[in-house]
Amino acid sequence: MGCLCSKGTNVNNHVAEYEAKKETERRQWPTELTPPEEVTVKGNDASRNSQPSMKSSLRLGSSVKAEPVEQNTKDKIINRPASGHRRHLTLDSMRGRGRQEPVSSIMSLPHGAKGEAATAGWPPWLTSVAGEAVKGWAPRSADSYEKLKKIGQGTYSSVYKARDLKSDKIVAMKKVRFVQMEPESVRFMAREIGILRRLDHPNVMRLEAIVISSQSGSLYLVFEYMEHDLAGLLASSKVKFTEPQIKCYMQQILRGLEHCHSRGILHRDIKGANILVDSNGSLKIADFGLATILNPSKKHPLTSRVVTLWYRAPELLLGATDYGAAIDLWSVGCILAELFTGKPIMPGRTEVEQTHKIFKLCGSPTEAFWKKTKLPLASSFRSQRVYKRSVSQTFKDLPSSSLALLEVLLSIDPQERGTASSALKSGFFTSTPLPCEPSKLPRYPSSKELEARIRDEEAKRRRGESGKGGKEDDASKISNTRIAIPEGQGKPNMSTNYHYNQDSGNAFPIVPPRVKNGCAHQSKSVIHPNAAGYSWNKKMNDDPDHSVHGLRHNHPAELMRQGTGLHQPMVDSSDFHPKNGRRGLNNDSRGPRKNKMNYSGPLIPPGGNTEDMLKEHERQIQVAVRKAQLNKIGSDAENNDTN
Ligand SMILES: Nc1ncnc2c1ncn2[C@@H]1O[C@H](COP(=O)(O)OP(=O)(O)OP(=O)(O)O)[C@@H](O)[C@H]1O
Repeated sequence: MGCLCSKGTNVNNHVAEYEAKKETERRQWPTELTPPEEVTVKGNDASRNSQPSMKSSLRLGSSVKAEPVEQNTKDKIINRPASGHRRHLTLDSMRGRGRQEPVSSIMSLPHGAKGEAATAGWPPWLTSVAGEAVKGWAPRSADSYEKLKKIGQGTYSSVYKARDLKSDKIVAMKKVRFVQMEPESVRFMAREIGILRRLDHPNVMRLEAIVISSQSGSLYLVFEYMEHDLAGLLASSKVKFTEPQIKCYMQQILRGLEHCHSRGILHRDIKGANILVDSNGSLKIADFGLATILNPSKKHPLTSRVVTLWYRAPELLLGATDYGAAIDLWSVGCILAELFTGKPIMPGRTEVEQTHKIFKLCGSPTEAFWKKTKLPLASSFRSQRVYKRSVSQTFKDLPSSSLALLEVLLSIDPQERGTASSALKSGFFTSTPLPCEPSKLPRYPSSKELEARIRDEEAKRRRGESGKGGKEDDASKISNTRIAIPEGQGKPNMSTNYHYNQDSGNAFPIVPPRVKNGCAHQSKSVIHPNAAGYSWNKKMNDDPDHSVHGLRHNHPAELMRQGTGLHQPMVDSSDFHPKNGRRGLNNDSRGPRKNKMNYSGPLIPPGGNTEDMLKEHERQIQVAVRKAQLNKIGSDAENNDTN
């Protein structure tokens, strides 16, 4: 099956074709990996033009046309049974069903029977809400793994290195945070499972097993253990990728993405930190927590609050709710340039700034676009200044074949970005030097344990510090001010350390260079944003007045009062996800988040020009930081008084 591309008709044909095949597959292999019903509804309108509002008028930059979607036989879903059976080999000893295989992960069960999931050993809180997600599988028991070390902390998960005691294999166990009693919470956890079960490709992280801990009621997703992620490698001053190595990584990323798109799945959070690499140079796209399934038969608007800010496509920033695979390709373009330059290319701190950076690099949309567009946030982001595209100038040192691909991937018009399949056919991969073999990639020492240790030590240090206070100089006071990292712009648990931004001469709190895995990223004066983790008031979603991009409370003063939180223009609760919606809710299933300065969205009401917006935005940030400073000084003084 070919990839989804931005061309409406291709999307239409291929998604329809995909759905037809899926149906056949379901009939032939009813126990196969069927996404849960609750989950499949999230799709957007893939059957019509993917970005109609952008499409009509955005014709900037790229002159390269998307190639027609190709049939990719290796991705044909008809092949699923074979690979599915690989997963269904085994039997958990505690269940006593099926046939025993030496390397066990997930057990296949007879399908169709009502309550099958319950009899397989899944707890009722799961089967009552998300039976489909685990259908055909049985849980592994937590006893069959030995937890070795915590290696990662995601926004809604903790990841452990563990040993599978049956196979002796080292795995990664992702403990998913959710509330058992909250059906919505369970459903979204199930959504990630459903999506992972649809995928089967060497460059996509494979869900090997699901583990239920009967003691804690926790649920773990088990994956192959990967030593590195691209962001971590890029952050290391010792790592400098050569052109054949970059081509090798890019080829693997695009192959993985081609597979996802061919199965109707948008990843929606492509970034270096979610591109994992093992010690053999094999690369896998991970973290499908924000992914969605495009379902042409059930059209729903999608949320535009997806993808980590630095990697977020312009149509999303402008509020598109009907988008396609092109959003992932934009992120891939950002990664391509980052692999060459060694640092993120558009590190915006806010959506306003991000949009501005994009227009500066990729050219502003035309007058005709602004006139015609119906994108909800277009008027908020319109700049008085017209920027010419400067990709080739900015990246003039890049090899020409990579520049050509970059130009395509960083097209403002999503339709011009082509597809993963067309990118794979670009001259970038056929010109010399050719991509190296994954096995020829250098072996890097694993840094996960080290990073985890640094993180723990940092957390301990901070805990210790919070009791002291009052001794630092001004700059370190700012640096240690315990304002949580703006939601979605870092990992509050991993790094609450802020640096005085000397460069910009203002007291903007910035995270240490790199936040993921506690490893420092090279970019020094920027906040590392995470996917769409902005504060969102659930009421907004419930209230029809606010349901579609109704930025009703977006007046700066109101936003500041609320902690600079932008109410999410979530469009449909079916696309509502813990990762982009639930963060910051009072009833957040992961517990309340205190001391949070929520991330700001566009702080200026629609209509202003970008420069003014940025100035005003900067001013407001400074006010917020000064306020936080004063609070900190106040609480330090209080602490000193009481000590
Ligand atoms: N298979 C794996 N092998 C090794 N490390 C992993 C694996 N999967 C995830 N990790 C590490 O665990 C961390 C968190 O994982 P993941 O990104 O899936 O969680 P998340 O809660 O979705 O995070 P995020 O907040 O970034 O979206 C990552 O930084 C990653 O490096």
